[in-house]
Amino acid sequence: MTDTSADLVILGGGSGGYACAFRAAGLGLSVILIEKDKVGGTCLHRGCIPTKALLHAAEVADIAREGDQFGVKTSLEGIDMNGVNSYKDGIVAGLHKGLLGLVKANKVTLVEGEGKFVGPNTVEVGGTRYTGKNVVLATGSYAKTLPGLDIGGRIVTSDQALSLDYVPEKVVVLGGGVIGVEFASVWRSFGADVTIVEALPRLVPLEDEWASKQVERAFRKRGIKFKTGVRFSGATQTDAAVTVSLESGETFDADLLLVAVGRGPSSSGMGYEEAGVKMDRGFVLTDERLRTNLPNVFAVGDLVPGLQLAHRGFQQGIFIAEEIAGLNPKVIDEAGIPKVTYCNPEVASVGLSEAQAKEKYGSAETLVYNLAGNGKSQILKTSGGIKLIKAPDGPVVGVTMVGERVGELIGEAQLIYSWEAYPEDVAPLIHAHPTQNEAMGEAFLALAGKPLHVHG
Ligand SMILES: Cc1cc2nc3c(=O)[nH]c(=O)nc-3n(C[C@H](O)[C@H](O)[C@H](O)COP(=O)(O)OP(=O)(O)OC[C@H]3O[C@@H](n4cnc5c(N)ncnc54)[C@H](O)[C@@H]3O)c2cc1C
Repeated sequence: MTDTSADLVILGGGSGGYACAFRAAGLGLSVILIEKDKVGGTCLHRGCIPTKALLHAAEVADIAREGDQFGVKTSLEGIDMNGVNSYKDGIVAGLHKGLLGLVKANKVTLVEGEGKFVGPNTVEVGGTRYTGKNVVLATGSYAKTLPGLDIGGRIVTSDQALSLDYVPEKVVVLGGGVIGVEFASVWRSFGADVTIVEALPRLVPLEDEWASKQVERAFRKRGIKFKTGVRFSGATQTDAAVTVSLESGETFDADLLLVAVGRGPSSSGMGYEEAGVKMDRGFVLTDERLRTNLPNVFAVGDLVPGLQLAHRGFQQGIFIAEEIAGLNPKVIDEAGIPKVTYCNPEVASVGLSEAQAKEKYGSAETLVYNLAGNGKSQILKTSGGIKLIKAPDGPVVGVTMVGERVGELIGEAQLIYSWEAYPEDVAPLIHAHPTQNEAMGEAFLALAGKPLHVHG
């Protein structure tokens, strides 16, 4: 018989929920993890992993199309979406199997079913009540739409877009944020005619303005069309097409409309409000130690206001487990959470943008290192740059990068940011030559007044 009480009951087995479960189990706590669908949640099944598999397939398509620039005779014969989907689904299935193995190995009790928080320390699933000395609310988020814009047929969110069995010929992407630009990038590489419609004045509007300009320039070169600072007014669909209208009166005909206007908290019908959990527009409010207003009830991940990223969920989940175990973990610095947008080119950042630094410190020192000065980037024929942002007479407070695979370089920037390092502390770090990572070292050399492969 399944245990119905434990040190910890977690409602939701996504990134935040399962990370908390594994760390808590590692600390010797008994854990019940309740999941209505599949352990791994959005990130594994409908988010990070399947999108990155699509992006990799897109990169392979680009390489096949562009082999000539390296003197290699290649051509792209076409995209077999069944093949792409089986590659993507195989990765997801393998990782899911691994996670279920970890649930077992960690002796976490997995309850499969839809749970409702009935408080104060109890979650009910199909008539059975599970009580925990502590409860973690980890029900994540869902893809939002706009009023009057019904999802179905040719109007999809990322959930449906991930399993399309065809490449749309013409697609409109509503929203130029992280999810919108990733799909736009994939479909363009697969040969689609893509238009992004964004209400704010620039693509990737949460990033440094410099990064938006770089992405916009690269997208123009790739033939990805976009309209920024425009307001969507409606969409109508027939069996054959969807027509998207803007408030300006402009219309676009397409095969598909992707609605990528952000994600809302999955909290409706979960019993949170009735149980007295303090909330704001569906998000569960917590203090910096991730405690809700109810004793021994915590919340994690996309359900909590802030960056909606899997690694934030992982870290918060680990934090809660350690907090419950009495280890007094260090509060998570939200600004220190690295962000990566995986379109082509990628955008990666940590800390403050230039505008945020100026707001905080009154002024900011900046340096942009162009990847044209980086040998490996030239070999790979990639372009982009690294922007460093420094507080006046202070440490580096932000790093933003644009370029192919810069997501792989953000780890070092994260360390530098969290160590509150000064350029002269970082400049002596030795980077292997020729690597793309070396560009980070060169950028810091330049900021410290000792430029090498760039003229100061
Ligand atoms: C297209 C897309 C791409 C993304 N790419 C990235 C990326 O590259 N990198 C990154 O860091 N982040 C990415 N994200 C964001 C990332 O997926 C989320 O930040 C992360 O999944 C949040 O984790 P979570 O645990 O809070 O919620 P979720 O992963 O949403 O997990 C919540 C879980 O709770 C379960 N649940 C909900 N209600 C109940 C209930 N009543 N009873 C039982 N179970 C319930 C759900 O089934 C789900 O499994 C992406 C998201 C999308 C949509």
